Amino acid sequence: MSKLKIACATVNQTPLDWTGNFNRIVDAIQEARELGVELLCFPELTLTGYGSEDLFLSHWYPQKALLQLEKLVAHCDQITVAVGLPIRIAETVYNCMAVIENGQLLGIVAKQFMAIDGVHYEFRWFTPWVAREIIPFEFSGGQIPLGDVIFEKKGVSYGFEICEDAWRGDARPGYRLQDRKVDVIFNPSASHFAMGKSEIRENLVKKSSTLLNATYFYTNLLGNESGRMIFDGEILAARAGELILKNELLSFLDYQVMGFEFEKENFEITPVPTLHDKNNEFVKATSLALFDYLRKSKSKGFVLSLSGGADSSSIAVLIAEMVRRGIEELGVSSFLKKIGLPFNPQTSDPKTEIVGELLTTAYQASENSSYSTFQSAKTLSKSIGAKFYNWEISDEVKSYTEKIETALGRKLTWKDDDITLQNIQARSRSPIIWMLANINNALLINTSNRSEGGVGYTTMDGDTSGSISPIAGVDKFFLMNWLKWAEENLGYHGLKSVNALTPTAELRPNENHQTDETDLMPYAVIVEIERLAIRDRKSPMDVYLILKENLGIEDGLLKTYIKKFFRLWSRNQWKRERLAPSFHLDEFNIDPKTWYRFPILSGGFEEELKELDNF
Ligand SMILES: Nc1ncnc2c1ncn2[C@@H]1O[C@H](COP(=O)(O)OP(=O)(O)OC[C@H]2O[C@@H]([n+]3cccc(C(=O)O)c3)[C@H](O)[C@@H]2O)[C@@H](O)[C@H]1O
Ligand SMILES: Nc1ncnc2c1ncn2[C@@H]1O[C@H](COP(=O)(O)OP(=O)(O)OP(=O)(O)O)[C@@H](O)[C@H]1O
Ligand SMILES: NC(=O)CC[C@H](N)C(=O)O
Repeated sequence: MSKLKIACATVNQTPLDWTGNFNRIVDAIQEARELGVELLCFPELTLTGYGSEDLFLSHWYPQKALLQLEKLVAHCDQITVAVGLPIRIAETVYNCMAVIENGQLLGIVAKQFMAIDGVHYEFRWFTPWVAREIIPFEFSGGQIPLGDVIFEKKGVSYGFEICEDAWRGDARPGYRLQDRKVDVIFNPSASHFAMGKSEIRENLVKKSSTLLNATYFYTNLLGNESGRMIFDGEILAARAGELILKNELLSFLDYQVMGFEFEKENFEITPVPTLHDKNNEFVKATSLALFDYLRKSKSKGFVLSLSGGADSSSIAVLIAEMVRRGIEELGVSSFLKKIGLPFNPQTSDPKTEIVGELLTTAYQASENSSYSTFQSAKTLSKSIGAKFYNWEISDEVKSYTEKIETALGRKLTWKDDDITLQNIQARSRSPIIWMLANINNALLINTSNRSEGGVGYTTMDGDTSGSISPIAGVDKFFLMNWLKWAEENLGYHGLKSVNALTPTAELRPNENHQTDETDLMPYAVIVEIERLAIRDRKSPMDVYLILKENLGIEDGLLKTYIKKFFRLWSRNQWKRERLAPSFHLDEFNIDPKTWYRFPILSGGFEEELKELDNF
C-alpha cells in the first residue's frame, strides 16, 4: 500500500494584502515541499483572508482572488495544494476551496453551510452550495468541476468539509463523503478564537474521525487578521477517535506546516497529549492579537493611562508578554523587523529594553487619587521596563469646573453634581494622553472590560478614549483572577501591589470610600447575570429564577441587582456602540459589531422588571 505525506498549513493573512498573502502561501508550499509533503491543505479563504467583510460583495474582489489563484497554480509543481477563496458566479458568491495539482487546477469545492452564530455573518456575503451538485466552471481557458467534488491522489481519496459544514450534526456533508468512501476529510477553517474553544474542536475532530470513518484533518487561520477576531492557527488530525496531530497554537510566525505520512492501513496511532488552561490561552491570544494589531496598523507602540488598578495593569502585562513571547519565538531581530522598530537592544535584557521602546505609561493623579494606586502603577511600570510619567490633572479639572461655575452662576457640589464631578476627572485625563499617542504615533489603549461595558460604568470620551480595547471581551472577575495567576505563573512580581487593591474609580473624595462593587454590585454577580441575560438570552424573570436557585443571595437584593443590570444595560447601549475595536476572547462578547446587537433606544425592560418586582 503506497504512502502519502499529508500536511496542513496555517497562515496569518490580512485582507487586501494581496502580495503578502500570496507570498506567505508560496513560502508555506515551499516549506511543505522541502518536508516531502505531497498533499497540503490551507485554511478557509486563505487567498483573501476571512475578514474581508463587504469586499466579498463586490465584483472586483473575488475576480482578483481568482487571478491570484491562477498565479498560484504555477507554484504548485510536484505537490497538491488546497487553498481557500471566494468565487463569484453571476450574482452569487461562494466560499470555496480550490485544489491544484502539479500546475493544474483539478476542481473547486463550495461550502454548504454558512456560519451565522456569534461573530459570524456569512449569509451577508455567501450563498450555501447545494449538496451533490457539481457544475462546470471556466478557468484559464478550460473547464473544471465546481461544487460537491471529491478527489484522489495515489489511491487515497479525499474530500472537504469547510469549517461550519462540520458543525451541523446530521446534515453535515461528511456523511455523504463517508458514503463516497473517502479515506481523508479535510476541514479548512476560519474558526474564531475563544477561551476553551480548542478543546471543543479537538472533540469535534476526534468524533468526526470515528463517525465518518476517515482520517480527519483540521486547519485554522492564524492571528488577528483584520481587527477583532483572533484565529489560533490550530492544526489537528484524528484517526479512529484519537488525536494524532496538534501544533503549538497562537504562533507569532507567518505560517506553520505540519503533517505526517498517511497510510490507509497499518497505521500506527500515537495519541498526542493536550493541555487546556484558560489563563494561558488568554495571554497567548491577546498578546498575539496586540502584536498583529500593532504591525498591521503600522503603529509605533502603545500608550496606556496606568492607574495601578486591575484593568490598566493587566494591559501593561499583556504588552510585556507580547514582547516576551514574540522574541522567544521569532528572535529579537526578526521581532523588531516585523513591527518595524529600528532599534538595537544594548543590554542582556532585550525584553525590558523593547518594552521601554514600545510602551509608554502615565499615572495621572486627581485630588482623589491615592498613594497606593500611584505606587502600584509606578512599581509595575518600572518592573516591566515601560516608560513611566506621572503628572497631576487637578489644574485642568479646576479650570473646567470654574469655567462652568462662572457660566452657570453657581458652585458645583458633590451633593448635586456627583456624576459631573466624577466625569470631568476621567475626561481631563483624555486630551493629554491622546497627545502622547499622537507624538509617539502609537495606539492609545482603552482599558474597558466586559463587566464595565455591560453596565456602562465608564465615562464617555474619558476613560473610554482609545484606539483599541484589548480586554473588553472578558469580565472583571476573570481579569482579577488572571492577574493573580500572572503574578505567580508568569513571574510578574510587580503585580503584587495591584493584586492587593480593591477595584475603585477613585473619582469621589476619599472619605466616600468609593469602590466599583458598592457603586454597582459584586463583580461575581455581574458575571452570572451577564452570562444568563446576554450569552443565554434569558428574560429578567428567567435570570432571577435561575440565580435564586444558584447564588444564595437574599431575594430582595438579588432582584435589585438584576433590575440594576437590565436598566444600566439598556441605558448604555450607545456607549458600547462607541467603544474602540475589541478582541473576541470568550464564549460571548457585548460588542454590537460582532456578537450582540441591541437597540440603542428601547423601553429598557420596564414591563419585565415590574413583573419581576411583583413576583
Ligand atoms: N441613548 C443615549 N444615546 C446617546 N447618548 C446618551 C444616551 N443616553 C444618555 N446619553 C448621554 O450620556 C451621558 C452620560 O454618560 P457619561 O457622561 O459617560 O456618564 P454616566 O454614564 O452618567 O456616568 C459615568 C459612570 O461611570 C463611572 N466611571 C466613570 C469613569 C471611570 C470609572 C472607573 O471605573 O474607573 C467609572 C462613574 O462613577 C459613573 O457612574 C449623558 O450626559 C448624555 O449625554
Ligand atoms: N490615576 C490614574 N492615572 C492614570 N490613569 C487612570 C487613573 N485613574 C483612572 N485611570 C484610567 O481610567 C481607567 C478606568 O479606571 P478603572 O478604575 O475602571 O480601571 P483600573 O483602575 O485600571 O482598574 P480598577 O477598576 O480595578 O481600579 C484606568 O484603567 C486608567 O486607564
Ligand atoms: N468559519 C466558520 O465557518 C466558523 C464555523 C464555526 N462556528 C467555528 O467557529 O468554528
